[in-house]
Amino acid sequence: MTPETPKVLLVDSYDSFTFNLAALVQRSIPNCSIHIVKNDQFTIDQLLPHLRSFSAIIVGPGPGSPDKAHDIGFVKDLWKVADEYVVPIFGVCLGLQSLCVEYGGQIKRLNVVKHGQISRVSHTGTDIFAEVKDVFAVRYHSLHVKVDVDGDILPLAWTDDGEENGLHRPFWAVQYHPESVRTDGGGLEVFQNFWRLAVQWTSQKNRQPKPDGAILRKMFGKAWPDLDLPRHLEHHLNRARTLSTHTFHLPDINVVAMCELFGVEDENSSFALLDSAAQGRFSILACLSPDSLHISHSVNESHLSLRKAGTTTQVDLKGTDVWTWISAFMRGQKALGGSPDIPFWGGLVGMLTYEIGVDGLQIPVPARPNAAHHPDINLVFVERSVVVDVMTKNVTVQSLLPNDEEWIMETGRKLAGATVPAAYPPPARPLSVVTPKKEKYISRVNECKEYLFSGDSYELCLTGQTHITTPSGSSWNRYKTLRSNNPAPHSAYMRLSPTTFLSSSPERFLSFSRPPGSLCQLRPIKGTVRKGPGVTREIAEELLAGSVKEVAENLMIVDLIRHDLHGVVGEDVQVTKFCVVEEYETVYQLVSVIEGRLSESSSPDRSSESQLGWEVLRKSLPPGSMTGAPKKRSVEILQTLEDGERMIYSGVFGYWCVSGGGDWAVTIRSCFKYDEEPAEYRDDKFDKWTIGAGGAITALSDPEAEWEEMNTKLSSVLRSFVGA
Ligand SMILES: C=C(O[C@@H]1C=C(C(=O)O)C=C[C@H]1O)C(=O)O
Ligand SMILES: NC(=O)CC[C@H](N)C(=O)O
Repeated sequence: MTPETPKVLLVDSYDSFTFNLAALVQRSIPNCSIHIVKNDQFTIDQLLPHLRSFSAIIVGPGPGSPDKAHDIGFVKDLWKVADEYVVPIFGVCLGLQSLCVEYGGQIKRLNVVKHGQISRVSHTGTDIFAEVKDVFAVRYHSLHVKVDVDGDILPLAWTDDGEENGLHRPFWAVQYHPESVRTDGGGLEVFQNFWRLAVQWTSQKNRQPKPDGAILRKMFGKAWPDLDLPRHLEHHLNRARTLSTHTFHLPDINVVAMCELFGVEDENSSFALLDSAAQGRFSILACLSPDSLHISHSVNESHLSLRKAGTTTQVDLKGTDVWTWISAFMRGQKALGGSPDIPFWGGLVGMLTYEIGVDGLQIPVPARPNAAHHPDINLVFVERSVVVDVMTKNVTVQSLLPNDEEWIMETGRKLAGATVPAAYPPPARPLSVVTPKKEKYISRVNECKEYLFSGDSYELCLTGQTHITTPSGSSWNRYKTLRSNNPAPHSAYMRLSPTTFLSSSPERFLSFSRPPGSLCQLRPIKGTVRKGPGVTREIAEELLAGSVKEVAENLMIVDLIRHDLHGVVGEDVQVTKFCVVEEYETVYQLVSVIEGRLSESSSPDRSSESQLGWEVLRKSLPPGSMTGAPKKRSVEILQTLEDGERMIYSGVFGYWCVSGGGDWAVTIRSCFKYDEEPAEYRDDKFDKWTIGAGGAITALSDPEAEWEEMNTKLSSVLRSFVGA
């Protein structure tokens, strides 16, 4: 007999698809509750007394090899427990390999690795494949266990391992990924069969699991998904603020001229523009003053810095973390009264580095001597703003400050004159440009491929940095050049001391609509073709959407991002667009869209829903498209291959609105500089800019082509320094 709410233990081997598996298990096993543990969280001895509380164990995929203790953790011991502890187990990929290795199988490297590619699976139609029709399965493995294979047929172990060993144990496993969004026919169907067989085995053996909820919670934590959003530091709660707003129709408004009207040319002031220079709908200008609150923090610090009116105070985080602090701060800034059609009413605007995401993965970030000068979180709280609808030319002026109507009307009148940007001299040419070296880059691509062949990663986003020294000059003029050379939906100009940042990014990372019913949308780009003579849209479609390599590259990140989103919102995650070709100024790109929201059935405290987007952001950094998969292992590998930190590049920038909505872009096709470099470089006469560029390396990568691709991306920004 099946227990009322079966408990399932899901073992995570540090993969980036584990929550996808959890969502599949949830759909396959009615009313189950799933506890997720890392494969090194316990020893088998610690686990043994609790195993029989579970109705089933799912052993997930992961990087590395089943015969390496560091990669496989306690999983290897699960298969050999004494009879009385046996529980039905389903293994996926690394899980299958471990099962086979423990029963004498030999682990080998595949000759041809097919990460993110689909294979047709032949099966007997019995056992976990009973009633299953055609199976098209996504594969993510470099290793395999010796199984007789016929030509193109995927090696597949689905039998009760007991048959081979005479142990009659209820263990099943597949080498492919049943939870991938592109696996067809071998996901839900196979898991439902597994559950049916598991229930049968349990009742034949008369082994009704008797879980003790309290003990399980204590040992394994809350069941997935844990939908409780942070509600700490309640003392920040205030009454909602009221937004004052007025919309002016200004048919001749020019965003660049508007910034100039607001004093952008004064390089000593803070400034922030989120600019839909192409394709986007809204451009957002933060109207900052010396009183605006700047929030900054560096990883490895136990405080954050608040800067306002020329004074900096340090806030001791007292054991909480910076994300939670900011979350609580924003709960206190809640505002009402803005227009539902305007995405931003005021709130936090700024940048987060790649390293803040690395830190979130619990990977050490080396200490920096000049941490305060390279903040990982650099945000400003915007109380006055102008939002230009670039389609309708409606310009909304808004303020969170009390009694600010006069400023709003006065600003509206002034903006009517913001029609012609100032003429400007071409920005000074660089004194030096140091780009990545071809030989080194290519040898790193090959090193990446070795990690892909050894099973440590499925995809690695390798990047390099270009350092440019120019005579010091107007960063705004530099932005104007970039904006006209490479207009992009996520263009931006930000001067939040010590960081100056110019963007022409095409890639949205995460947007979240304002609650209730907050919808989170991620739009990873993976797959790039340079525009050039003869490269029509049709040809680009063929080269991208028609390419096994490019689609696989994109799919791997889609699956990774589904996992990130499932990790926070639970079951309700959909891929609403898969591998669509989009056109930008210098490149065509392959884009997918993944959306998720809190499930209808879940009943979290909805008053916390305004924190949902921030929580997704926190749990999903660094952006999967900039790391590869599985994320943690890939980031660790990249740390050993690249020269130092990525900093602003590969992080995100954008806003979190006081209404609970937000929009964050991936920091690519951009450049940045810091006010103060380490003393040995400091010199007021020069500006030192950095541009990052890279691309995803897969088993199918051609090193020369990867070098070209990195250069295509680099030149979309570099040509604003050195000319076309
Ligand atoms: C790494 C960069 O871009 C990333 C890699 C892409 C790719 O490999 O096709 C595409 C978009 C970005 O996610 C970059 O622009 O520097
Ligand atoms: N997806 C997986 O579990 C991969 C398993 C193993 N690391 C391999 O590459 O074969």
